[in-house]
Amino acid sequence: MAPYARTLGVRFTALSAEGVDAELDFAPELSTVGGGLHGGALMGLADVASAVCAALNGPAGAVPATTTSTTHFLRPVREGAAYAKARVLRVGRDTAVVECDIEDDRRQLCTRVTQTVSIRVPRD
Ligand SMILES: CC(C)(COP(=O)(O)OP(=O)(O)OC[C@H]1O[C@@H](n2cnc3c(N)ncnc32)[C@H](O)[C@@H]1OP(=O)(O)O)[C@@H](O)C(=O)NCCC(=O)NCCSC(=O)Cc1ccccc1
Repeated sequence: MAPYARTLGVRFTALSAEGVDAELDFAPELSTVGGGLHGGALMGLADVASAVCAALNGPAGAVPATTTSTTHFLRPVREGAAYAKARVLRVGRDTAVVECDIEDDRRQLCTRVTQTVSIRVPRD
């Protein structure tokens, strides 16, 4: 797991090439002025899930590196946890395009993120 993911408090609940599920508990320290989870925390959760999903669809030893990210914050996550589901839309030779939806405790769609992730094997 990336050190950032551990620091943020992300938990993985499903890990396969078909999809990666991950969770982040609501915490006041991760919230913004309106009381919901900060956008950076939600984007961090989505990126962690999407990057792992991309890597699982890449060649053996591929290291993910996000190159573009588009986020729609549709409603705030104010309590409980944020539940991320990352799914690959397309895998190419060097990149994967991944969509990640984040829901709240009531299973309402709160955030949708689409990312392009490089999945290259490091040169040595
Ligand atoms: C309020 C609005 C922006 C627009 O809403 P509309 O399109 O007009 O739609 P609608 O009116 O139907 O409301 C839908 C839902 O919105 C909520 N809600 C609405 N009004 C209020 C209100 N007065 N007060 C409180 N909540 C209100 C409510 O849940 C409602 O659902 P409900 O009616 O209860 O079923 C909404 O889309 C939203 O809150 N999005 C999430 C924004 C968010 O969390 N951003 C991340 C944090 S920012 C950040 O960290 C920056 C950053 C970013 C990136 C990196 C670094 C930093």
